[in-house]
Amino acid sequence: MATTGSSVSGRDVYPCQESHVGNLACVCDIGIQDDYNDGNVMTDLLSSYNPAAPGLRFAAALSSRGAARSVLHECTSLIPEAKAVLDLVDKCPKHPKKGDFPVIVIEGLDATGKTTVTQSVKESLNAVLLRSPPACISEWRKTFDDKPNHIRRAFYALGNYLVALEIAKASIESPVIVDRYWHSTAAYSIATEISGKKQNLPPEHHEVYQWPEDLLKPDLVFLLTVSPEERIRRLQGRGLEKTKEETELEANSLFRQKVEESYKRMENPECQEVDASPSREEVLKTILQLIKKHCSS
Ligand SMILES: Nc1ncnc2c1ncn2[C@@H]1O[C@H](COP(=O)(O)OP(=O)(O)OP(=O)(O)O)[C@@H](O)[C@H]1O
Ligand SMILES: Nc1ccn([C@H]2C[C@H](O)[C@@H](COP(=O)(O)O)O2)c(=O)n1
Repeated sequence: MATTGSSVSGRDVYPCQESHVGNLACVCDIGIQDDYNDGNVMTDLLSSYNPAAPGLRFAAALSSRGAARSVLHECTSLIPEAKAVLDLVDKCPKHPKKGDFPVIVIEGLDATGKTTVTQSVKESLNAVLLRSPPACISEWRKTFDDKPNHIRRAFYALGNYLVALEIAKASIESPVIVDRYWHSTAAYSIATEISGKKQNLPPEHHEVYQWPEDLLKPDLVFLLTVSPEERIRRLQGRGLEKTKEETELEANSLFRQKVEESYKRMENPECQEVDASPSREEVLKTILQLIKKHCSS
């Protein structure tokens, strides 16, 4: 359960035009050399502009390791942590393969019960529990959470490629359960970039809802959903002191609607929605049944 940065601290509240903030704005203004893919990310960004989804430039452009890498590469002189992340990413093989055991991802807004479910599934299936972003980069999370959106999302995108390697290794030996993965990066990124209401989201089947071709795919992805009222009850029940930002997050229902709707539009693999409002035991039972059904077919 995260208590700093990101959604709990409420930074996701500000659906931002923050890519024009401070010195770092230059990263998107000057064009980003994609030395990893021998391409130019700025060209990709512009060509990813879609009249059906005006305002959406960065989410689409972060959908490969090379593109996300080049965003951080451009920041290394201003953000030393970017170099540290890149060093780890560059040590990873590019296409790690999944083992024979099932890989299950749990997604959802904060306080929908992901930590609770992943812990229980781990115990029930004797699975390995992993998280994105992984522990090896979590000390830099706060730094990136304070940066313009495209830099922040590039950090999370690369975190997914680091987790992919952990998944590949673990799934040779046992089932793997993952607390957030690519769908979170994409859904929060889209919801942050698209201003206004849910209807402004890119249309269904848009490229931003597609899984990146170069990222290890899970077998199953569950999207936990609860009503906004129940989610607030759970946030409060966690007993954390409610910050001003958290209060704003609670108030920002448009943002949450856009995140959840983006999750629902994800494809290949899609998110299977699970109503997480029943008791912990009931939710676990439902998820175990779905895993059994999928994995025995
Ligand atoms: N089925 C449930 N019924 C009632 N309370 C629940 C249920 N599942 C989880 N909770 C409680 O709701 C709160 C939030 O749950 P949890 O921390 O698992 O959510 P989360 O999705 O991991 O949140 P975050 O993304 O912010 O880390 C916790 O206090 C937890 O005990
Ligand atoms: N793979 C991931 C994991 C997390 N994020 C972002 C999305 C939210 O901004 C925030 C939520 O994390 P939590 O508070 O639940 O730890 O982190 C992401 O983009 N990609």
